[in-house]
Amino acid sequence: MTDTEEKIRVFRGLKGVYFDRSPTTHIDGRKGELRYWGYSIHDLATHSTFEETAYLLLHGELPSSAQLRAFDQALRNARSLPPAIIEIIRTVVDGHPMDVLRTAVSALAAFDPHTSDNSSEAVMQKTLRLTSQVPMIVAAHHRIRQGLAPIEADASLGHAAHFLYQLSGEIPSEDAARLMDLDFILHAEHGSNASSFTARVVTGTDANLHASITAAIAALSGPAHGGAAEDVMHMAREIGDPANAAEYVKRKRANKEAIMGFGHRVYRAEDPRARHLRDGVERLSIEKGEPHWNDILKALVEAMKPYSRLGVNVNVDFYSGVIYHLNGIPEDLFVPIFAIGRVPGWSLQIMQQMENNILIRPLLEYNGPDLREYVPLEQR
Ligand SMILES: CC(=O)SCCNC(=O)CCNC(=O)[C@H](O)C(C)(C)COP(=O)(O)OP(=O)(O)OC[C@H]1O[C@@H](n2cnc3c(N)ncnc32)[C@H](O)[C@@H]1OP(=O)(O)O
Ligand SMILES: O=C([O-])CC(=O)C(=O)O
Repeated sequence: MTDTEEKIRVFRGLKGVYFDRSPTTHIDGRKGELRYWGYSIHDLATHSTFEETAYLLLHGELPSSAQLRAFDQALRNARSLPPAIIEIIRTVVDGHPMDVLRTAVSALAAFDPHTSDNSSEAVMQKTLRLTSQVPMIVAAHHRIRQGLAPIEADASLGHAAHFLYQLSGEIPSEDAARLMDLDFILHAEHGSNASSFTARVVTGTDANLHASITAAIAALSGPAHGGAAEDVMHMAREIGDPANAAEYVKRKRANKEAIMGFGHRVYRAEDPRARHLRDGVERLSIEKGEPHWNDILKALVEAMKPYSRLGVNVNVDFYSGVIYHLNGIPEDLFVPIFAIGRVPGWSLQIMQQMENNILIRPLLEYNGPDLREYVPLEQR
């Protein structure tokens, strides 16, 4: 091999490629482990709240009581949307909630006092604001599209309860709020997933936080990433009866189609977040008198057993959709709910990218034609 014939290895989809270092999120795909700053996702799911987990992600340590109170208060104080954003939501009201969310977050850049300030203090302030504003956008859009007025913010409620309140106008039960809170914790951060990587790529050009999060929302919307929860619900509906699950899997796989809610770029064992949501589906489907949803999901897991042996297992999105459905949340809000939980994770990734910024610009191996002679238009 000569110097000019240097061997090029192409890693399509950047599979298995480390592009930087981060001290935050440890994922062991073989063992099915996930930790934020050393804390197991199981401990956080069992003992923490979204507010506390968001603080941990953004500061690297669990907060003291005083720190948590101040952080929580700052989130509550940030519950406000400029009237022009409500007008923009009205203008695009018929769009998918993810498209509306992306548009509204992009537009918020025009109203934030520190949009182009990439100092760490300003980025933290903008993160707090967006953490509170993203659920407000999702809820306001849902109200407006039903011909209802958005609900005024209520500083007496925690993050998850406040979202559910603004969505329905009713104070949620403690159980419903806790399940939403758990869902936000489980979705808060996941390393260099496609949307966080997108946010880093945008940040790599020294763009601002709103630009990076707008791009992250776009990346999350696809069915191979956050959009899967919505598609799992469509799939469960199409299957209709547990007895049809095996046939469904056989048919899809014969067409080489993916079964939604299964598979992951990193996990070969079961996604550790899934178990907490599985418990929620089991409990809620009995409570709500709709056990068939749980039965359909269980039948799908059974039908996918041969793939499980190959490392294709349930991911976080497999159970979340049915939980939302059982709580009366429409399917097109499933991905926006993922986005609400992910704001701290995106922001953290953006902050870490900014700390030691570098343009992210990989190469594409050229495999097109050799040099060709340009033929003038009249001679073609
Ligand atoms: C929050 C999240 O983003 S989690 C992911 C949510 N997305 C989904 O649930 C959508 C369904 N899943 C998928 O499309 C894929 O599993 C992805 C996109 C998530 C990951 O894709 P990749 O990392 O490219 O998986 P990869 O192609 O390496 O899969 C390895 C093998 O498992 C198979 N496989 C992967 N996922 C699935 C699936 N959902 N159903 C059936 N088979 C699957 C692949 O076909 C492949 O088999 P092959 O080697 O014979 O072609
Ligand atoms: O890590 C990934 O590739 C996708 C994922 O599970 C997430 O973003 O939560």
